[in-house]
Amino acid sequence: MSESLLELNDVHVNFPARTNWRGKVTERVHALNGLDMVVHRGETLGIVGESGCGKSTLAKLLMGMLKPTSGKLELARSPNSWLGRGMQMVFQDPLSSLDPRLPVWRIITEPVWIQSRSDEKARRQLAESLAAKVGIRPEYLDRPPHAFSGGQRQRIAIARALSGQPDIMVLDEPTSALDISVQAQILNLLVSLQQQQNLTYVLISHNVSVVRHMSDRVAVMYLGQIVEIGEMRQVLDAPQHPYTRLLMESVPRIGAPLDGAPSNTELPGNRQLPAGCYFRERCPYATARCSEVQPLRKLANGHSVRCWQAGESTSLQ
Ligand SMILES: Nc1ncnc2c1ncn2[C@@H]1O[C@H](COP(=O)(O)OP(=O)(O)OP(=O)(O)O)[C@@H](O)[C@H]1O
Repeated sequence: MSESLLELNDVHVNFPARTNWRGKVTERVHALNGLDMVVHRGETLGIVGESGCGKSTLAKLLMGMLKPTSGKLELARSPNSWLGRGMQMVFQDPLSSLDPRLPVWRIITEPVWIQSRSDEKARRQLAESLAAKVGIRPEYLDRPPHAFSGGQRQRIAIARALSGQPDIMVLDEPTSALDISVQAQILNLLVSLQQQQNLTYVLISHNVSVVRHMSDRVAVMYLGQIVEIGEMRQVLDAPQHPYTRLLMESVPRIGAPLDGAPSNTELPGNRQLPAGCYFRERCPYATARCSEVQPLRKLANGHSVRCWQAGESTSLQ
């Protein structure tokens, strides 16, 4: 097993949703509800789940933009360092994530400049070498971001993330704002950069095809928990959790990948969490036990599923 780089243990994040006339919080949104997860060096961990399951909250947490309400989150290598410093993020929409007033060479080197205030000449040289890595010509580096196409802008965003020499790159829907023809180029670029530099990615996506293409392991989120995590093929080709099965059944077999939720019902409210398994009201296999105790079951080879019946030969047929 490769080195673990980041560990989340029983992480909860909730937000105030309602206050009374005295300003006291009377209701909370429970966005993450006991998240356990390890990220290994050099891997891509894909995170899938429908809208509202907590993917963006997880991304913000990793970036140090949010603190856990409870639970522990640490970079294994440097447990005392501020988590956000070791992270860089590539956002869905490259244009809104790049400062429109700056020439691209400055944008690319922003993270390194923030960290070390390197001199202009060194900064320019670094921008040129990073631009070459991501396929942007050095003679274009004085242009502002809007002079580039969507795919080129995402290349710039990737170069910027690389300049911070992150322990982990968080890729938040990195291709969903791009034309189909460009999506594969960006994904392939990310894969080849990872191979060259042993990068570690946490890839957040609605798109199961993108996750399949990129990921070594996959985590499936439901109502702020990871309900299934394991090797990509284990999770996507032989899912054990009924929710993962539902998610996989709703991916069209031919043509465009899923961009949405499984069709049977909606995510339950996250202001009042149900007792027992959060999925039980949607689950065709739920038993009395499921309404009493939160399931957590480990299966073989690091495949872990939050379902009492997972792995039982008679169940989930
Ligand atoms: N700052 C906030 N204040 C209150 N509620 C919040 C806040 N941020 C997120 N939430 C709530 O937390 C839950 C999880 O939100 P989050 O944005 O993490 O989901 P998501 O899986 O990323 O969804 P999407 O794919 O639509 O972006 C949602 O119910 C959301 O409304």
